[in-house]
Amino acid sequence: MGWSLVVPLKPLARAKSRLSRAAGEEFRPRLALAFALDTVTAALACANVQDVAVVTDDRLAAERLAALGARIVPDTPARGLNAALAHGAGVVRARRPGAPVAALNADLPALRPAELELVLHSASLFPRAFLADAADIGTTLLTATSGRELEPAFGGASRARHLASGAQEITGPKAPSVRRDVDTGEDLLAALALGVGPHTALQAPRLVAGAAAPEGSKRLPPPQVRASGA
Ligand SMILES: Nc1nc2c(ncn2[C@@H]2O[C@H](COP(=O)(O)OP(=O)(O)OP(=O)(O)O)[C@@H](O)[C@H]2O)c(=O)[nH]1
Ligand SMILES: C=C(OP(=O)(O)O)C(=O)O
Repeated sequence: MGWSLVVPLKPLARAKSRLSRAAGEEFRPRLALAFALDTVTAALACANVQDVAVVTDDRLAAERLAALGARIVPDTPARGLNAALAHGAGVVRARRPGAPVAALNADLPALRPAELELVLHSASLFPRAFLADAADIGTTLLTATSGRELEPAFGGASRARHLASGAQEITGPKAPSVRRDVDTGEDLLAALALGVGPHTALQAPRLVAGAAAPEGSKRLPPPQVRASGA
């Protein structure tokens, strides 16, 4: 099955606000862009992904993500994440009616194509399905096969909302990199331990691990860069 992925991305100046403490205001936007570049690079390398549409109004991110091969869809101003996802899925299906679509967060810097492939394969067995985030509270991926609307209910405790909406939770494949979203400094340390993509690896050593080490002196460990395509 050739999935069309819809990746939402806030304007970088506002993105990943919960990383302010760990990253500082100078690096937070750079880090948000690095996460998105690594997420989309891995998604485009996934064998059962046909294309990736990024819903964003950020000019720099749009330019860099388009250069990777993503399609850029302008956001629906001020209507929020779920409106952006529904709009992106609509644009995808206007071009490819009946396409299986998946919403994938842009904050998965450790994403591995082979793990995403397994999750999407499992999801293809259900009309709608989702993967919970590493904390088992939110959602990193929501899918809808041909003929079904995505009906996104992301934000905060979205795992329970997606379950209540009738979507099937994907629990079979071991896919820690697809579940490892990064909202805080501690999440970033966990992603670095899994091994991040090259864009995040370049940025991470510049950061002081403020959130993970409140006393403020400890630097983040050297990042492990995952081998491309692994
Ligand atoms: N296009 C678009 N994407 C959004 C919007 N709000 C959130 N996102 C994206 O949705 C995904 C999940 O959101 P969060 O994990 O909360 O990321 P965030 O909003 O940058 O982080 P915080 O500022 O810390 O809440 C990320 O890829 C965000 O960039 C929106 O209004 N429009
Ligand atoms: C967007 C979500 O949550 P968070 O903002 O905590 O990443 C979600 O998991 O639905």
